[in-house]
Amino acid sequence: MLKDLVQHDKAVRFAAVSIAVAAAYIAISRTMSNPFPGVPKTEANLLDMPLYDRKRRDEKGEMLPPLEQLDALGSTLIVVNDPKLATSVLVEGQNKYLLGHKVGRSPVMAEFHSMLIGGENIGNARGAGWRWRRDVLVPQFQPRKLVSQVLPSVIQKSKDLIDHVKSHNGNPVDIDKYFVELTGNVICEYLFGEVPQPGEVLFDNFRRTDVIFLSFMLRPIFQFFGWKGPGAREINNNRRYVQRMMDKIRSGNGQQPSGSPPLMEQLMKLKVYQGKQGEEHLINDMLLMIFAGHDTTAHSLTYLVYGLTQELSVQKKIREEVTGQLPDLSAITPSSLSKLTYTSAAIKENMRIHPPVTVAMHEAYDDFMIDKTLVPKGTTIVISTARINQHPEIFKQPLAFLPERWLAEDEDMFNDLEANGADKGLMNSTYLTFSKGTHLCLGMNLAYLEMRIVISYLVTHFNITYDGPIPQTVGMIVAPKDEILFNFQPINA
Ligand code: HEM
Repeated sequence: MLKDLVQHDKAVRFAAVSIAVAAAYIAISRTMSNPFPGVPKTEANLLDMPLYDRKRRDEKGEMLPPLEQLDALGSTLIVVNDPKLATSVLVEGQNKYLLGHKVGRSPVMAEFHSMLIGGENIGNARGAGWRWRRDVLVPQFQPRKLVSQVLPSVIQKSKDLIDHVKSHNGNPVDIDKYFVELTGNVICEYLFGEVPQPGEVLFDNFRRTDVIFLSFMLRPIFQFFGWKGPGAREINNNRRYVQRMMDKIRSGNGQQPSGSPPLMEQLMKLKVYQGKQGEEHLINDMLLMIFAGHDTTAHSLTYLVYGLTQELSVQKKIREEVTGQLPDLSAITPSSLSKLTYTSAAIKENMRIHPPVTVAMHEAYDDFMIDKTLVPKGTTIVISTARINQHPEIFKQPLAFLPERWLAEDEDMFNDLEANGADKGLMNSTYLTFSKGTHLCLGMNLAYLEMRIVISYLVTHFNITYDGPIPQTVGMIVAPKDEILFNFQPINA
C-alpha cells in the first residue's frame, strides 16, 4: 500500500513536473514570439494604418498606446505612436547612428529600392555609401541653390498649367495627372537641364504597396529567376533615358539652362561618380531622385486643391495673400515668396493631414531602449507619419484643416537640410511628413518651392470647387485611387 502510494506520488510528481515544464515551454515560446512583453499588438496593418486610426478615433475617441507591436514582413516590428518618442528615435537615434550605430535605414526600404532601381543608390545605401551621397547631394537641395536654378522653370510650368486648365473650357479637370507630369518635368529639368519629350520618361510610379511588400517577402525567388521588382518597366525605360542624358552631356550636347550647368553635369565632375562603378552610381541616384521627386509632391498638390475646395475660406485667404503680396506672379523672387506665410501654413497643414509617405521605417542597429522597452538589434521600427501628425495632444482638432495653427510657430520659409530636421517648437519638431534626422527628405525644399508657386497661380486664376465623392487613396504613397475632377471657374473672365 505504502509502495503503491510512493509510486503513485512519483507519478503525480512526474505529472506535475511535466505540466510545469510544458507551461514554462509555452510561456517561453510565447515570450520568444512576443519579443515586446507588455507592448500591445496593433490591430492595424502596415498599409491601412492611417485610415484605420481615423476610423478608430472617430468612432471610439481612443488614444493609441505609445508603442505597439505589429507582425508583418515575416517578423515582429515595433510601432512608435508617441510623437516625442518617434522624433527622438529619428533625430537622436540616427545622430547616434553616425557615432555608435543606433538607428539606421531599414532593410525593407533598402531592399525595395534595390529591387526597383538595381545597384547602390541614395535610397538603399548604408553607412559610408549613404554618407558621401548625402554630403554631395544635400547642398544641391538647399534653398539658395534651388531658387536660382528651379524658380524660373516652376513659374513657366505653372503658366502652362493655367493654359491647360483653361483649354478645358470650363469642363472639370483631372488635375492630379497634370501635377505628376509637372513635378516630373521639374525634377528632370533640374537634373538634366531639359524637359523630357512626352512619354520619354515614365512618371507612373508603381503604387501597389501590397505587391511591393509581397515581392519583398518573395525576393529570393525574384533573385533566383532574375526578376526585377514591381515598377521595373518604368525604371528600365527611365534608365535608358538617364544614360542618354549622360552621353549627351559627355559629348557636350547637353542643354545649358540659364545659370550653372545641370546637376548631373556637375556631379559627373566628382571623383565619386567617375569610372564604371561611379557612373553606375550616378545613374542609380538620378533614377531614385526622379522616382522620389515627383509623385509625392504631385499628390500633395492634389490633396491641397481638394482641401481648398472643402474649406473655401482658406482658398479665399490664400488668394488674398498672393494677390496682396505678389501682384505680378511672373516676377516672383525668393523674398516675395517668403511673404506667403498663410499659403505656406496651408501647404504644411495639408501635408500634416495627408502625409504623402504614410510610413517611415528604420532599423535598430544595436539593442536600445525606447521608453522602458528594449528594442533588440535588427528590429524594424515603424513610424506612421499620419499617426504622429494627427496626435491629438500635439495637434488639437487633429483632423481639422487649420493653417492658422502654424502661424504662431517660428517657421522659416525653407528648412535647413543640414539641421537634420531638428527644428523648433513642439508641433514643428513632431511634424513628420518629411521624416526627421539624418534621412530627412532630401527634396523637402524643392517640394515646398513647387507647391507655393503652383498653388499661387491656381488660386489667383480660378475659383476651385469640387462636388464629387470623398477621394479614396492607395498605398503608402498617398495617391488618389480614382481621378478627381475639379471645377475651375476663371476669375475675372
Ligand atoms: C511632398 C513631397 C515629399 C514628401 C512628403 C517626401 C517624404 C519623404 C520621406 C518621408 C522620406 C523618408 C525619410 C526616412 O527614411 O526617414 C523621404 C526620403 C527621401 N526623399 Fe522625399 N519626399 C518628398 C519629395 C521629395 C523630392 C521632391 C525629392 C527630390 C529629390 C525627394 C527625395 C528624397 C530622397 C533622395 C530621400 C532619401 C533620403 C535619405 O535617405 O538620405 N523627396 N522623403
